Amino acid sequence: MVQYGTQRINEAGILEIGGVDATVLTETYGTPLFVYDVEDIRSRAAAFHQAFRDENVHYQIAYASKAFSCIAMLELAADLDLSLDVCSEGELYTAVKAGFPMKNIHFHGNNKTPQELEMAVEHEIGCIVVDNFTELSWLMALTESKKQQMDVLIRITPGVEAHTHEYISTGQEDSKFGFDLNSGQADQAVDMLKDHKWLRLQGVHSHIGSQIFRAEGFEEAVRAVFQSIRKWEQAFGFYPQVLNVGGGFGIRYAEGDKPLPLGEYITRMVKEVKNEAAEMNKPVPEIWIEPGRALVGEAGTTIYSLGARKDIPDVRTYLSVDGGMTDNIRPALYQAEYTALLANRANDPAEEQVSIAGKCCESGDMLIWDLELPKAGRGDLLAVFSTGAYGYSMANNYNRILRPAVVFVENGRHECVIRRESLEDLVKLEESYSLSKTAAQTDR
Ligand SMILES: Cc1ncc(COP(=O)(O)O)c(C=O)c1O
Ligand SMILES: N[C@@H](CCCC[NH3+])C(=O)O
Repeated sequence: MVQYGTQRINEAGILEIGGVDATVLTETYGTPLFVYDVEDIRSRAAAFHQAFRDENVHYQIAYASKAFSCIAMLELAADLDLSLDVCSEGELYTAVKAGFPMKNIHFHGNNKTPQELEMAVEHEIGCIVVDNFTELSWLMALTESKKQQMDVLIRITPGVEAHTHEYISTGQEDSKFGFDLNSGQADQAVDMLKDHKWLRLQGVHSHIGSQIFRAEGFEEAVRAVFQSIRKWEQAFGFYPQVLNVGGGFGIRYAEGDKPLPLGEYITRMVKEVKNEAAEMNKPVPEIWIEPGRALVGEAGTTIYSLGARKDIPDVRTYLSVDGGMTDNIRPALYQAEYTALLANRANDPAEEQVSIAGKCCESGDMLIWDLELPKAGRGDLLAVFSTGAYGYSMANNYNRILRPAVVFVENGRHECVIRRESLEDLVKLEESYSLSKTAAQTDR
């Protein structure tokens, strides 16, 4: 078994996370259950901090809250000296509720609404990462009308291929995100912003994609951005105070995944920035990164109860769990691969090959193909690893399935940070309709 974070198999052959027995967790909170290993998140944040400190540069590590956002997570992020990347009013609202320092928040998105921009300006967040000309003109008008200043970065697409799934690749020219470099749009945006009265252009942002294993992509992006910086320096006298290279640092999902140690991505990327700045005879800008998956992905485990079994002789055995694409859409969306084991019989030897199906009415609702397991069925618990990023945050109610609970574990303690959805929650949004119907009936 690949070991994640603080996980271990105890003397009874049961999976423990953060010193807590998986069966205790499922008896207390039910299944499916997201379990987050807090110590693992702490050590990942520490690895990023250490790498920057070793390079002796100014930096910010902004947790990309799209990976997993809830009040407890954002409190933890603040505690770990992380900044925050939000990309919707909902993510910003969660940060407000968590008491996250507003000055450390960066707002992203290719279609921020006027209301979202207003919310960001009113809360005086750290900066807005401007994505396109529509947003730029709205933001100019908004800050002018409020007579309020706002720091901004411009997001550019550096034209770098990220070597990842095309759905999570964002640095290429043909992308909905950011200002394009080749066509001169980015130059125009810098020109519009450089002496603006209310918008203070602090720097540049680029994000090449997600689940990236090679540091070369980040180095290449830095070189591409600096080519433009040289141009901007000459044309407008603009040199950035901040260079945000985005997130995307890969993690281990399947056996074959070989991410670099987190610090190595940083060291190599920072060295490239230092080289480029030295060539221009300029100071090294403050370097920002935005990891989501790399901070929380491997720290999350989903525990399911096994249910129905279907053996198709000479074809395949399907074992179904009590969740699926409603709590983990990544296999269906990106053909993502996962590993798993029986949490309650973790030392039992593998006896058969099975495929793990979800319970949705979709043939594509499969979590794992061809998994070696002991003979298992009802009463057994399946722990699927590395589900901490884009699992709960992409969860949905397809088939009116309830979203799972989320538990944080650390040093033998466990705490529910998001309760399981209830059947009443499902119809809550329809309350006004049901009430008006009841009222109409009583009027008759
Ligand atoms: C702008 C931006 N920053 C950060 C991230 C976080 O990516 P990851 O979770 O792969 O680190 C994303 C998602 O890909 C993103 O679009
Ligand atoms: N949701 C995606 C990543 C998208 C990241 C945001 N740009 C995933 O699960 O891998």
